[in-house]
Order: sequence, then C-alpha cells, then structure tokens
Amino acid sequence: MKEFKLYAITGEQFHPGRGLVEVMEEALQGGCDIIQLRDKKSAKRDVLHKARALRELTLRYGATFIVNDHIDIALAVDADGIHLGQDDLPLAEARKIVGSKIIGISTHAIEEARQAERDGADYIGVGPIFPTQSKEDVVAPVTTEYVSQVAAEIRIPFVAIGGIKLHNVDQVLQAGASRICAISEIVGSSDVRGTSQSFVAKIDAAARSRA
Ligand SMILES: Cc1ncc(COP(=O)(O)OP(=O)(O)O)c(N)n1
Ligand SMILES: Cc1nc(C(=O)O)sc1CCOP(=O)(O)O
Ligand SMILES: [Mg+2]
Repeated sequence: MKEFKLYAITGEQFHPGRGLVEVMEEALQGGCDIIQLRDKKSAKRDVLHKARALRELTLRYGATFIVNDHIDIALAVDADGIHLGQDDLPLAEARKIVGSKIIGISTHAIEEARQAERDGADYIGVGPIFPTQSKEDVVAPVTTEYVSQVAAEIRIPFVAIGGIKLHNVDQVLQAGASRICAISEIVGSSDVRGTSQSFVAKIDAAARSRA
C-alpha cells in the first residue's frame, strides 16, 4: 500500500452543523493522507452515499480511502480498502472477496498483531493507546508499551489509535510509532486543517530525530 503517516477517521458526531465532506477536505488539506469512513449508525444506503462522496474527494487529493466494516460498500465505490476488527469477517475470507485491496486489521495485543501479519494484513491498527470516548465497545487502553512491542517485532505498517491528541502524541511517537490515527482530535477541532498540520509536523519531527 502507499506510504501514509496521518490517518483520519470520520466521526460526524464531533462536528454538528458541519458537513462530512467539508470537514474531511480540511483534514486532507492539512496533510491527512488516508481517510476511513466509519459510520456505525446510518442506514446502509446513506453510508453508501457518504462513501461515494469520500471516494471522489480522496481521489482528488491523491489520498487513500478505506471503508470500515462494510466490504460490499468498499467494493461498490471502489475504495482502496477496508478496515476490519477482531469480531468482523476473518481476514482470509475478506481477502477472497476484496482481492488485492488493502485490508487493515485492529489489534490490541501482540498475538493479534502476529496473527494479522501471518494472515497477510496490509496494515494493523494498534490501540487503544489511551482512553477514548469515540468507540463504545472499546477494550482497556493498551498503553504505549504495546506500541514499542509492535515496533520491535512487526514488519507490516502499523498505525497507533485511541485517545491520541496533540498533547500526548509525542509519547506515542517516542514509543516507536511513525503513523498516527485519530477521530475526535482531528474532526472535532475548530481548525481541522491546522490540527492536521500540527500532527504532521510532530510526526515529521519524530522521523527526523530517528534518522
Ligand atoms: C485504523 C483503525 N484501527 C482500529 C479500528 C477499530 O476497528 P474495529 O475494532 O472493527 O472497531 P470499529 O471501528 O468497527 O468500531 C479502526 N476502525 N480503524
Ligand atoms: C475506532 C477506534 N478503534 C480503536 C482501537 O483501539 O481499535 S480506538 C478507536 C477510537 C479512536 O477515536 P479517538 O481518536 O477519538 O480516540
Ligand atoms: Mg469494525
């Protein structure tokens, strides 16, 4: 998959009164290079319409587009890939359906990360690093210790997620992450573009200090 460093997931509850496409366009302008449509509440047909709009938007910005949970919608709009959790369709079955599209897998422990790598995931989510209000059925925070474990052992790309804010992202980067994912801190910001730019600056600074 194309390299990425800042992954924004949609969360329309965090920007009441502002449109989905408008907010995600600001995130792209600020340097987000991968976007995931995550909508646990809307009717499937509405999720499809949102996916179409975000597919068109991400193509304009040369960004990667991932659909959460809905493989059929990802295929219908020709998204770049899907994101699946531990209770979603198993990776091997999903691979039969999506072929060479990107498959991202959520992991919360090193054995899940190893399994996802063995099964052929294109990237893994590593989290939740900190407490988060953005996911209902979330497991206990895995802390930055899990980031260090994954950085030391796992060879496929990984992205840290869960409660990551501008004020704590440096801890995550210092633990070995080079890709960051956020919902509320980005899409709930009164300055989505500026917040994204600040994340990118911190990710780039950490990469320079490692070089
Ligand atoms: C990049 C990324 N990482 C983790 C998740 C969580 O996926 P999942 O465990 O399937 O939970 P839901 O998002 O479906 O509630 C994610 N979506 N993206
Ligand atoms: C969707 C999701 N998945 C997680 C995981 O750990 O797998 S944490 C999470 C919510 C992330 O939102 P915020 O940046 O607002 O904390
Ligand atoms: Mg899921």
